[in-house]
Amino acid sequence: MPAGVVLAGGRSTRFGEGDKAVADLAGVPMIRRVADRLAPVVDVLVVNCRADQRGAIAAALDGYDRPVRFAIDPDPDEGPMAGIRTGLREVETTDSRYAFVAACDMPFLDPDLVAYLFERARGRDADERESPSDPRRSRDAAVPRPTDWFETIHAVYRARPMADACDAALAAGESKIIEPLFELDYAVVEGEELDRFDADSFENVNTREEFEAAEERLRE
Ligand SMILES: Nc1nc2c(ncn2[C@@H]2O[C@H](COP(=O)(O)OP(=O)(O)OP(=O)(O)O)[C@@H](O)[C@H]2O)c(=O)[nH]1
Ligand SMILES: [Mg+2]
Repeated sequence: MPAGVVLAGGRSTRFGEGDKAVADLAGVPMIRRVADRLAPVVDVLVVNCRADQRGAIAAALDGYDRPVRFAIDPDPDEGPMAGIRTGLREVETTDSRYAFVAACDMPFLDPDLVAYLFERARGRDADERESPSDPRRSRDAAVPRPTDWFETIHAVYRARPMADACDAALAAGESKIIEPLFELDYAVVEGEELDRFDADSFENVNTREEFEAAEERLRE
């Protein structure tokens, strides 16, 4: 019974024309596209945002296929790591142990890849090179690394350990989202393992130009 967490508490400064989360992307608000891509693979959706965004985002998600919960930032503008923490604390109040965390600006998410990340975190279907002694044990996280970069905002986490690790990192004044990961027992999903999934899944829309390019592709 996994959850999806969508981070939307940013200020869209590079986008520059209102909140990109609810921007109309080829006829559908961007966050709705993200949510719709997650619906087949999650049981509940948690949206992390500021209190002032809630109304517009709730409208964008009206009629959504899954229950939606809001996890409102107690303090705005604390960065994405605080958003992950706040979203995962809400997940802890659901039946879900694991959550896929994504940004609100990833309209090309591949649900098959999300499902696979859940499997890898749970320790099933694993071809785990780093721990041959116990390849099928469950993990605190499954994080894809399509390049040198860990895609920490496109990853599966066990809610409580990751939320705790984020709290510790925030208390230590750390803002890099990779830091809490290193406190966890995590699986890296990389190389050929990613070949059968859509590489566009990691794409995120930051500027007006990227938004228009995404619009064109979605209209094709
Ligand atoms: N809760 C919370 N989420 C954030 C914060 N900053 C960014 N995010 C989210 O983290 C994800 C990745 O951030 P960006 O793509 O940089 O989004 P953004 O900060 O709105 O955009 P820019 O202002 O252009 O950097 C997005 O889903 C944002 O909504 C924050 O201060 N608080
Ligand atoms: Mg930002």
